[in-house]
Amino acid sequence: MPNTHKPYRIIISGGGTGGHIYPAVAIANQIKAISPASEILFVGAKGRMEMTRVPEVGYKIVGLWISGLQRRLTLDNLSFPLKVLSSVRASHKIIKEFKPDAVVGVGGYASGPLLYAATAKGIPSLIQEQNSYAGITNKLLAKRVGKVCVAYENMEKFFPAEKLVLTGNPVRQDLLDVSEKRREALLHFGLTSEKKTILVIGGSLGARTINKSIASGLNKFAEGEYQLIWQTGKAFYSEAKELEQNYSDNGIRVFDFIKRMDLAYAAADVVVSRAGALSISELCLAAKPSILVPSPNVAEDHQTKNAMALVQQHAAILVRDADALQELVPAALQLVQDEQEQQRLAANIRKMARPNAASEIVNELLKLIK
Ligand SMILES: CC(=O)N[C@H]1[C@@H](OP(=O)(O)OP(=O)(O)OC[C@H]2O[C@@H](n3ccc(=O)[nH]c3=O)[C@H](O)[C@@H]2O)O[C@H](CO)[C@@H](O)[C@@H]1O
Repeated sequence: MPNTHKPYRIIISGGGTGGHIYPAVAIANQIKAISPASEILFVGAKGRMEMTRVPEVGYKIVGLWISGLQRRLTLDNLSFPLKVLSSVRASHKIIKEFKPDAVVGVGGYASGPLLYAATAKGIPSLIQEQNSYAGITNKLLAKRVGKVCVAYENMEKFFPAEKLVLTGNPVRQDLLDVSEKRREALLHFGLTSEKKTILVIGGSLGARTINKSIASGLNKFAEGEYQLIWQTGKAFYSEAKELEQNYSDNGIRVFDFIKRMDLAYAAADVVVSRAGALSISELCLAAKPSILVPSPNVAEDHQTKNAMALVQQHAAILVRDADALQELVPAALQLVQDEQEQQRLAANIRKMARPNAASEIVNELLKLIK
């Protein structure tokens, strides 16, 4: 089909963790797919993960001097009003120079000042909210933007009903077809097709309880002849690397961060994961039998809600964070040995995938521009 789209100039703002950054990347990729000459600029927060992860995937990013307001009284909070003023001023300058046709906010600190400045100038704007519980930045800005694209039902309690569109979370395109990449994936990680593989991911920052639980049962995986791709985050990386020395011949692979998540999912027979919104959306698309360990340290316990939406459909297994040290390794070993249960879970989780989310969101954005 001929490409009939004109080139657009789009700013995508937000970040902080992978759960905000990668939906932003998926939206950018979709804009480029339908209109390759479009120009996309990311706006993030200085010092946060997006400042390295976004250039890695080929997009330009500028950083604002902004952070969150801490709930405790801290010295950092004193500079907060100054940061807000300075980043709103910087946002106005970015908008004046880049002249966007539209702006997207994906949540996280930087989307606040940027969307505030864009909407003050009447530039078409859209929010993408990943979770079943809305973040404060998105709640405050929803009144000012044209559309709010969400991934869960019943979001009227946070956002004006007439602006809501239920699209699902946008997922990077290379995660859409992981079933075809198994051979490449095993080669990439230096693993064999003779053994079953368990992927352990703790969200974009790693998860302490999951790491501690896996570390305590590492010998059981190795003795049971199972391979492990284990993403630890930065804090636990060196400890896990030391443990890996004992087993590396047995197929234990440790990473602080995995850049090729498509290959990690492709290699996996079973996944152990936190229940961040994007991880869940990706597991649905990859249709992987999964054990979810929701983080207890997030607003309104939203990861448990994310997980329960699947568990209630028998589309994933839940292990609570408080039970993980005792239950996680036995649950993973049981699932990896039970192919029938893997098939049941895979069939159910597949039904919950939303492969068109990115294109539906970009369609909404283009309608706002017109
Ligand atoms: C502790 C915390 O605040 N967690 C929140 C954060 O999670 P977090 O940033 O962990 O986000 P998600 O689990 O939603 O998504 C993680 C993203 O990072 C990618 N990834 C992860 C690990 C890795 O090694 N490589 C990699 O590329 C995943 O493929 C995925 O795209 O944002 C989510 C979406 O707003 C929320 O639901 C989570 O509750």
